[in-house]
Amino acid sequence: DFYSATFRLENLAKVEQRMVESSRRYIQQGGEVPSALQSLCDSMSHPGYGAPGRMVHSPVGAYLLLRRFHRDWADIMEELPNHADVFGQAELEHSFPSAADLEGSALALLRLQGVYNLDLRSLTEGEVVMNCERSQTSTDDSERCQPVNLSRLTGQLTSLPLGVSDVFYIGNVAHKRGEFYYSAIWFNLTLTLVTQRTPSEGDPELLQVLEALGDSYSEVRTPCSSEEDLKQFVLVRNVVTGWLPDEEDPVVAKLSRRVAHITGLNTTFPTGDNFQVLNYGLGGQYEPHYDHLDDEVSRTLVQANRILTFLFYLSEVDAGGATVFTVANIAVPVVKNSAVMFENTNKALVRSGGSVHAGCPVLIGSKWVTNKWIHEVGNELQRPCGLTPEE
Ligand SMILES: O=C(O)CCC(=O)C(=O)O
Ligand SMILES: [Fe+2]
Repeated sequence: DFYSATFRLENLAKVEQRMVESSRRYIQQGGEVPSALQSLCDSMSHPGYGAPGRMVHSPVGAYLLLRRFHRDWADIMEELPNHADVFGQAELEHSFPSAADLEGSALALLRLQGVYNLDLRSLTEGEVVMNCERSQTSTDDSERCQPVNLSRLTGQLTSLPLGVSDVFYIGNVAHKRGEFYYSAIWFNLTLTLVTQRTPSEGDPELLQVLEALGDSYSEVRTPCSSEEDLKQFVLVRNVVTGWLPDEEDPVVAKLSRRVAHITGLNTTFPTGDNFQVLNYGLGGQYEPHYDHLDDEVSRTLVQANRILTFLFYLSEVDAGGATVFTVANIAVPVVKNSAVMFENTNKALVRSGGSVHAGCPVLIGSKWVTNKWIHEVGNELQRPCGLTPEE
């Protein structure tokens, strides 16, 4: 693995630097590259990037390097068929960080946050700031201790900021490890970042919640937006549904990989169903239901039952249309470019009573959503049983 020794991270950073340089040369010579590669090259000239070997000495910088390799570079390789010509075979022979590397670096961040009482907001800005110990705080101003900003000690140690999807991912890693105190604060920060952010012109489409989805959304919707496409679909409960396999378009495949990245689960078909796209009709709604299938249905599927649902909101509505969890008593408003994720079972694969949900009728507007259902078979190692049947 990469995260267990700093020298490995330094080497990886150098590999990345060479890949960026090759990309820049290729672009200068008029070569066409995916927009993700172009923006990666641009972000590498960001002053916060610093010297590559040095940057990984910052825990956020190290996490981001692994995230870029595990997610962004992996996507670029998929989208750039002649990548061996661009980067040279030698670079591609290096092994790339795995999901476990990324998770390890997220756990390392969480551990450092706990041990050194690191300020979360600063951490997301790529800065390492130690907050005061509670016992050290004093009501007397002269004695009150000051937070210590370690990134300011050495100018080069600044790192790029974390994106909203990173903050969410790290919350998810904490949750998977049962570190609920930390998962709650990272999830809360995700919500704050999402609601604070006012989209501005030129933003990638999906920046609002899962910025990592880039500008994929409008393209995903295209395959089922024409009259002709819609004819293939079946009308179910005031909603028209269609299926988008990963092979339909590289953008769809990329979205599936993104869901895998965020959930830590395998999303390849048939472990992950194809994306189901829904557009509600007049007064369109979805009655309360479990996504978890009844036993007799799930027994007919090789991939068995659905353990997790990832639901993206692809449009805004003017009024109505919230997804409501009728037992858990939670209403999720339709916010374009946001997503909601929920588990349909516990680890022992027992249906979660709280997962029952419904799509409220759309009052005014057009509601488009797409969901990815992730199944049991193919995720045995990603989501193993807990120590007790209740987990
Ligand atoms: O549209 C919604 O809000 C919910 C959709 C849903 O629950 C489903 O497709 O299973
Ligand atoms: Fe559902």
